Amino acid sequence: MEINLVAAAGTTLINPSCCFKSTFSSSSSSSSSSSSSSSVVCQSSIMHSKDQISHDEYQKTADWLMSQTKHRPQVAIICGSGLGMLADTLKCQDSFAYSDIPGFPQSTVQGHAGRLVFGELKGKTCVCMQGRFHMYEGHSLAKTTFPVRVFKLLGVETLIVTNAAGSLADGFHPGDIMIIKDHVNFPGLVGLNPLSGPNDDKFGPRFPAMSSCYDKDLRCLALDIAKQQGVSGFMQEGVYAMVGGPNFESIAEARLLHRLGVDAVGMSTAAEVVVATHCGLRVFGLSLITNKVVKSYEDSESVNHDGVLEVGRLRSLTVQQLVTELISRIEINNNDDSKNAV
Ligand SMILES: O=P(O)(O)O[C@@H]1C[C@H](O)[C@@H](CO)O1
Ligand SMILES: Nc1nc2[nH]cnc2c(=O)[nH]1
Repeated sequence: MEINLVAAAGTTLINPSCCFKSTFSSSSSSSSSSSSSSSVVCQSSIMHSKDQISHDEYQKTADWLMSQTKHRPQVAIICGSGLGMLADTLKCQDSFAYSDIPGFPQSTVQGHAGRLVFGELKGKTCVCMQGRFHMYEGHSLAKTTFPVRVFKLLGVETLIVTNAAGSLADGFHPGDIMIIKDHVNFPGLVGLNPLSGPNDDKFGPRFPAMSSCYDKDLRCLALDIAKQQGVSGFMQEGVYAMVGGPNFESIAEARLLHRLGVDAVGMSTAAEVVVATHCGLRVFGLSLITNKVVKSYEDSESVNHDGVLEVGRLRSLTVQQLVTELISRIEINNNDDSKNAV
């Protein structure tokens, strides 16, 4: 039977090559042979021009924050599900609800308070996100990673990312803390990447390397600190995979991830780290293992968000002590990007 590829008048024609036509602004339009007919709707477009955020928009948010606080942070922390208490330890705080910050997205997930907190921690000036943004909330990846570029413009040099994750590695247990040594950015592998679209050369190169995006010295330092704090018994190091969510994994998906060498899986972080690495931030990441990902059809357990938050509460002090000591020992270069706008 012959399949008629030409849709009847008024119906949708799916044309993968039109992605880039609709993605990029007119200044970067290609000489694609795709139809420019207004009746053609590009359903396969994976990034829309409305998702693009201009340098000015990041700068406006950074300028607004700098007009509201005297703090000029060197370190930024993104708190994962149930780990927002890290922000409470900052001294001399200035804090802002996301809803009050021009250009900032809103947090919609339980366990993500939606506040940006500036303050001092062990002699370092920090900014802490109590709540992050996820793809599954409906944000574009450019929006989920929006704060990272704002941090760069504020002069931040080091980004600490934390998350709640399910474990696939056989030796991992709920309550373990995994230092992230690498990631698999599943959305990125299929073209859902916050760096898609015209490159902003002011932030970084078109083709950034990701082979050393989790700083090795910081990883070693964190392992040393864990030893000194007597918590190395539940420290792990491994590979984190970002999936889109919001559902947790099916058993077949869990088995696939395990076979691929993924140690822990979550719904965030990798996109933020891609953007941070692109603009030259040093990154340290950790996953709090909140549950085992079910890999057996015989297993009757199932994961839920309340359980994830509960493990976050139980381990919050340990995570906080580890991160605090790490921050106190981070060396700062004092590249003041907030004065030398990129
Ligand atoms: O923000 P993170 O990555 O810590 O949140 C994880 C993934 C989901 O948002 C949520 C599932 O419980 O926790
Ligand atoms: N995808 C995913 N995210 C999580 N966040 C916390 N636990 C999990 C999990 O098991 N899977």
